[in-house]
Amino acid sequence: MSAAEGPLVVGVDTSTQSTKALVVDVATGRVVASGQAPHTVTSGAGRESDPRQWWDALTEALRQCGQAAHEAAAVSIGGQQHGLVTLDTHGEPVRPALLWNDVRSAPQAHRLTEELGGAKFWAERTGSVPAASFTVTKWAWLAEHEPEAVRAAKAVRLPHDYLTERLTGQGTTDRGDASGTGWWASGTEAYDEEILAHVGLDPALLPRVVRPGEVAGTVRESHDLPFSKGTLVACGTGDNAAAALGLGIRPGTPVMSLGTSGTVYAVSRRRPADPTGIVAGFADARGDWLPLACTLNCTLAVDRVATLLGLDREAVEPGTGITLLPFLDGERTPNLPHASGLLHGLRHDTSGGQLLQAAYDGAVHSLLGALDRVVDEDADPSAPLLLIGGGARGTAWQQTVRRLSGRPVQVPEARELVALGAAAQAAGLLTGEDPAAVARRWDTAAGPVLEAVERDEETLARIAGVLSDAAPLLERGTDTA
Ligand SMILES: Nc1ncnc2c1ncn2[C@@H]1O[C@H](COP(=O)(O)OP(=O)(O)O)[C@@H](O)[C@H]1O
Ligand SMILES: O=C(CO)[C@@H](O)[C@H](O)COP(=O)(O)O
Repeated sequence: MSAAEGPLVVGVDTSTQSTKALVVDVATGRVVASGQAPHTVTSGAGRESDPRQWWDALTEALRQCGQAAHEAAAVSIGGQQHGLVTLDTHGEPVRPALLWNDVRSAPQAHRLTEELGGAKFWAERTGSVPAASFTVTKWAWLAEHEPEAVRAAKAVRLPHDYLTERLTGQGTTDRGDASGTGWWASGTEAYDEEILAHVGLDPALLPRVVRPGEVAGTVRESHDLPFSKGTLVACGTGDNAAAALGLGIRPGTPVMSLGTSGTVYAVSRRRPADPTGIVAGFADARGDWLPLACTLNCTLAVDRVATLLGLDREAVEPGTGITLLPFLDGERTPNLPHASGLLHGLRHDTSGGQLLQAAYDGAVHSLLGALDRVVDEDADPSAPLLLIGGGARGTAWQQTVRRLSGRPVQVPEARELVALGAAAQAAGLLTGEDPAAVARRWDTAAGPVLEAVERDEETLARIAGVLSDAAPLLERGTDTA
């Protein structure tokens, strides 16, 4: 491999299932080294991870990057959104982090929405109506169920803040990730004291919100990573905002990410405020907005169906009349936190491959239902949908999105767009460039475009019909949910 042309930066994606690190050449965008290490997430009623595992995984991912990581001039960390990290006076976790896909705080989400002026108030104030994913609902859940943990918490962080702070020794976050807490007011771009007081959270426990382009700190001495003391650390951001940076998207370009979560989003110049709660009105990592819809059941749910059927994930067969709503983890879009998976239309001649295809259809239907709401009204409806995340590598995912969206689908060749976005943010600190412009210079969105095919309206209508007819079942859930 030839020598790097420019300085090197490290971009990190600490997502739900693993932490990935890339060492990137600032001049060309070439990935000169990469590493990845897994985390564990609890199963059962909740979804929790020990933040110290994220640090260990970061250490391991950087070790896999070898010498290149030692040469990095700047680093930035993108991470799974919303997770509640509570730290004691020594900066140690008080308890495991409550993750974005933990639906135990659904009653708190409902209660907080009602107590503070309803869905319209929340949408206008914070950009989003809080679902169980939002950090504020997790803090309320903790206060109710583990008040001793709340009393012991001397700092409250998001996953990417936790790792950034261990690098710099400074408690920082950014507007992108702060906008997913439920206690950051999108109109004033500041912590919302009324909401914080309502949930009994002292603002002094929260990190400083670093402005886009501002340095979060420098690497301190006491750590076991390959960076030299004084290496620049960018503010980082939530994983979806990082991927938006990593693709260098402009308003009007829709993105669908297929990973542990499914997301659809676009950059917008207008501050979102959707009182239906379907669209979360996130800030992006630059100064614009990132209206986004998110599902809890995406690649893991479909892979689980494939495993249950004893099939490879690509072994799909076309079928008619079978509907599978893959809500194995409850669901956020549509907002059915207590739902479980539901199958309708099973016949003697239904094949396993048809059932598997129905799981893909169900997962993609939920995301496409929100697509038109996240893209500005004046956006070109024939613009390709950018497909990213682990699932974007799968043919069955690509073809399902193509058939159910009726749009051209572009699959970037670059794989780790969250880590690349973080790398672009780190590069921006060194060069003074806008990170999105860095990503465009690196041509990160380049990849084959699958032409549009006629939209499969029949399947979309059938799934919508089952969703509507099964509403009482889906709202009630099961005893074990
Ligand atoms: N070739 C592939 N085809 C389909 N799905 C894939 C493929 N490779 C990985 N995946 C899926 O990608 C998921 C991980 O995606 P990723 O975006 O890394 O998730 P996350 O960021 O949430 O940890 C896995 O759950 C796996 O099912
Ligand atoms: O909750 C959301 C967005 O609101 C999720 O998108 C999380 O940010 C988790 O991301 P992945 O681990 O699936 O990338």
